[in-house]
Amino acid sequence: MSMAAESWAGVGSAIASLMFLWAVVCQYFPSHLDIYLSTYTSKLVGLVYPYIEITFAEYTGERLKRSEAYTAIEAYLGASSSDRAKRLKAETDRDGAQLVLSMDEYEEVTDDFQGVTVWWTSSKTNPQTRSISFYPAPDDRRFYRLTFHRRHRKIIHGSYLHHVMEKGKAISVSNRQRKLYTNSSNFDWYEYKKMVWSHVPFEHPATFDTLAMEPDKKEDIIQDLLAFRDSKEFYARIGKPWKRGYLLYGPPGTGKSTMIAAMANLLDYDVYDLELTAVKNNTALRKLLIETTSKSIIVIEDIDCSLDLSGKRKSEAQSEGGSEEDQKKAARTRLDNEESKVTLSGLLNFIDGLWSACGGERLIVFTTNHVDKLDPALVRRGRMDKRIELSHCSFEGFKVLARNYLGVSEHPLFESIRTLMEEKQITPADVAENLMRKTVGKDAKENVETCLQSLVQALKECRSKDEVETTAATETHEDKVDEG
Ligand SMILES: Nc1ncnc2c1ncn2[C@@H]1O[C@H](COP(=O)(O)OP(=O)(O)OP(=O)(O)O)[C@@H](O)[C@H]1O
Ligand SMILES: [Mg+2]
Repeated sequence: MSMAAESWAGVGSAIASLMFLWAVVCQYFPSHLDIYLSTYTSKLVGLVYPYIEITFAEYTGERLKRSEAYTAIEAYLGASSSDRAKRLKAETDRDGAQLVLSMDEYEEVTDDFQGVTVWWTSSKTNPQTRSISFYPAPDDRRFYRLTFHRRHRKIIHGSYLHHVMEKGKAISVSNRQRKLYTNSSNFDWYEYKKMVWSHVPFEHPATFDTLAMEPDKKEDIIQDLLAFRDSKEFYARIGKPWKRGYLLYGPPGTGKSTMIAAMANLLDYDVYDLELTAVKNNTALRKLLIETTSKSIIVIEDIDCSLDLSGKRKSEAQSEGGSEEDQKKAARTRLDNEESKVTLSGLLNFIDGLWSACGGERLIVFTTNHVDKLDPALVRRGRMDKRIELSHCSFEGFKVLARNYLGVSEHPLFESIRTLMEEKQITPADVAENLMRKTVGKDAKENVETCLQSLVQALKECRSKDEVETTAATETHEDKVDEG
């Protein structure tokens, strides 16, 4: 605090001591006098002490839930005071993954906002009376205290506190360890409740830079994702929940899962990997949805294998004919399916039903190897806003992989690789496998040569595009004959 403020603080503490004395004296006064005395004492303090103090306790309520305001202030002061405070304390976050800096107890820092100076102190009290509780109670009750001159009351209430909250929350989000969730239930001893999702730190290193893809297509996807992230007001204006559906399709090994990781790293989102076959029924699916947080990607991989979503469900198809016994059996199966399985309508509700709007800022990503097998209702525009085909490796894609894996952007073998890639079909996963360093002890140049030679050989052994097309046409014809 400044000199003036310090002397005021001195006056304040002198008055506080007087008040304490007063309280002791008051014990011997009749109770109706007591009320008069404390009212006049507060008024007196207000006249001589021009500072206002606001306290933010760490825990509020009976349930000992950590206060959001305290957490935001902690993050705000941790970031803004790290170069001003003389004593900081470092703690690991809940996952033990990284260190979080905050102001140490009984430390004080100043903050300037629009020409106004305020003082923040951190402190703690030790509760004398202990109640017996099932939940572990923290020994010390920590709190932050904000002190400012009363002539700045308007600016502090009107904008400073909002500024601290917003900035603190943003810092917490960027500092947080992102998580990869999976739907296997778990008991959280910290929050003391059953969790429908379990999680591990999300550490996939894929980025759009490391993704082999046509540059234009890649740029289009990046722009689409960034536009989504910054469109909170737009979605509110048009009256749509702030979410977007992506369908990634293509053969195995073309980078669908890798792209999801790149999306999460680009947007700084958590990932919820939803294993649909492990979900008991539609109600459980809805519960899972409600428990997801915003700034996240909900992923359902291999959607064609997760559910029988190819047109009519089996029980519906069966019920259309056959003997009475067959019909009864079909009805029983249908009932069973509806009670114990996730249905197509349950999944559609999950994507864009009323519940899907809770939380906001979420991407829903489906992946499949067989886009043609999916029910049209599931992938129609509006549900799946963007369809992205990931296909075999192009020469441009190969160049990205060569740069990342081998650190080269040109080589005499590139020309023959280009020619081979124009006629042969190879997945990025196969290209990547050939470019992995296989030789220990050899120098980098030799390694590049070995890897590229091995890729040329692999390409020569691959099927040509014409051959693949002819086989696909024959298979489609045979399928039609079988159905007929
Ligand atoms: N487009 C790509 N860019 C960079 N690496 C890729 C790409 N596609 C595949 N890979 C590499 O191949 C491996 C397999 O890719 P990935 O798991 O993303 O394929 P997928 O399309 O999800 O396959 P599946 O359909 O079998 O799930 C990855 O570990 C990655 O290293
Ligand atoms: Mg995959």
